Amino acid sequence: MSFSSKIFVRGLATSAKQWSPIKTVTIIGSGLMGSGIAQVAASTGHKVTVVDQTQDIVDKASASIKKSLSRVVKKKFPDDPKAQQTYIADTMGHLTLQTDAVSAVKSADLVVEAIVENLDVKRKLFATLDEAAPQHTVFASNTSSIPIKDIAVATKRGDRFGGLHFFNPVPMMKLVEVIRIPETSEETYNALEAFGKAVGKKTVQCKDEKGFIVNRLLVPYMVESIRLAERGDASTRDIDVAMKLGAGYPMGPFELLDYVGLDTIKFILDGWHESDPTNPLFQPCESLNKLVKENKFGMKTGEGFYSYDK
Ligand SMILES: CC(=O)CC(=O)SCCNC(=O)CCNC(=O)[C@H](O)C(C)(C)COP(=O)(O)OP(=O)(O)OC[C@H]1O[C@@H](n2cnc3c(N)ncnc32)[C@H](O)[C@@H]1OP(=O)(O)O
Ligand SMILES: NC(=O)C1=CN([C@@H]2O[C@H](COP(=O)(O)OP(=O)(O)OC[C@H]3O[C@@H](n4cnc5c(N)ncnc54)[C@H](O)[C@@H]3O)[C@@H](O)[C@H]2O)C=CC1
Repeated sequence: MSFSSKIFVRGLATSAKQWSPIKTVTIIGSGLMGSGIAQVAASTGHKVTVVDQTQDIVDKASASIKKSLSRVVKKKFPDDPKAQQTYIADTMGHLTLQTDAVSAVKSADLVVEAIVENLDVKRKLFATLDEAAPQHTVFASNTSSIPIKDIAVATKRGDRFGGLHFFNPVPMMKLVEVIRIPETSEETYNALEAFGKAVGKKTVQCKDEKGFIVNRLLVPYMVESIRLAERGDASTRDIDVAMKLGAGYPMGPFELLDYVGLDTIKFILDGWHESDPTNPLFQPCESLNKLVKENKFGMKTGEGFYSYDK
């Protein structure tokens, strides 16, 4: 990988300059995570193209980014409506939303994939993008649970491949896990880390192991909470109250399950169970399976462990 010039990306959101070789970013998938990553990348001065499957989906993503920005600016410029409008317009001005992934990667320095948590679908996408993207383009997956090396094999650019794992809601959560596989070059790793910092996040490094750091601890905790409720030891409401007031967590486990998406949690648990079937932490979870079967994915569908106004 080589970049013609080193540039500084000035964070609209931060006053400090953070050096990064990445200036043009394509995000594939404009759901919860893709739209959040696009927002923070655009608001820190990157040129961002966001891709999803239909115009209707990208229109919804655009509306959700604007809504999130309007919340950000209220905090950032509390008494300055003009600065609020300028910030939103500047950020939206850095964003293009479209449905064609192939044309979207033609001039990308970095492609971040944030589509459904399914290995076959991710591999198919990356194989197509590998043919279309320039030589220097770095690929990264935002997967929650799939080994990066298993996705990277679909491409011929293992040296320019890594993991960039953001957290939900991206504009608020200050962490990015940066994952390298044995093939990842030093230059690629440094570029991914620099990008994480340039979008205003603290980066941590982790091996390409199940769930990296956060999900390896958080997902078993959430699933154990479901099992605790299934045994009738306590109600979902009381478990949530207990973990917020007794452990200082900002959300209880059931609130967080609904917030992350029960479909995503099931994809994670099923994948881990398949690759490590005897691990008691990864055993299938009846209530989770039932809700997903009923298309109750949590906040995004209006119902999960709790009900929400859509
Ligand atoms: C599955 C994976 O692979 C990995 C994961 O992501 S795991 C999930 C990790 N995430 C978490 O654990 C989230 C835990 N929850 C929290 O940290 C907090 O509850 C939270 C930051 C989400 C919300 O904060 P809160 O104080 O509890 O609630 P809330 O009143 O809704 O928000 C406070 C402010 O935060 C900001 N905010 C919250 N969500 C926002 C968003 N999506 N965009 C922009 N601003 C937002 C707003 O300024 C908001 O104020 P307004 O409501 O006046 O706009
Ligand atoms: N939900 C969460 O809290 C977190 C999720 N992740 C990971 O991020 C990824 C995305 O998750 P979410 O944003 O929650 O999912 P989501 O369901 O909100 O969004 C996924 C989007 O990808 C689109 N998509 C699917 N296949 C596509 C394709 N071939 N081309 C273009 N777009 C496609 C869908 O239309 C959808 O809009 C997953 O790998 C997930 O594990 C990572 C961190 C946190």
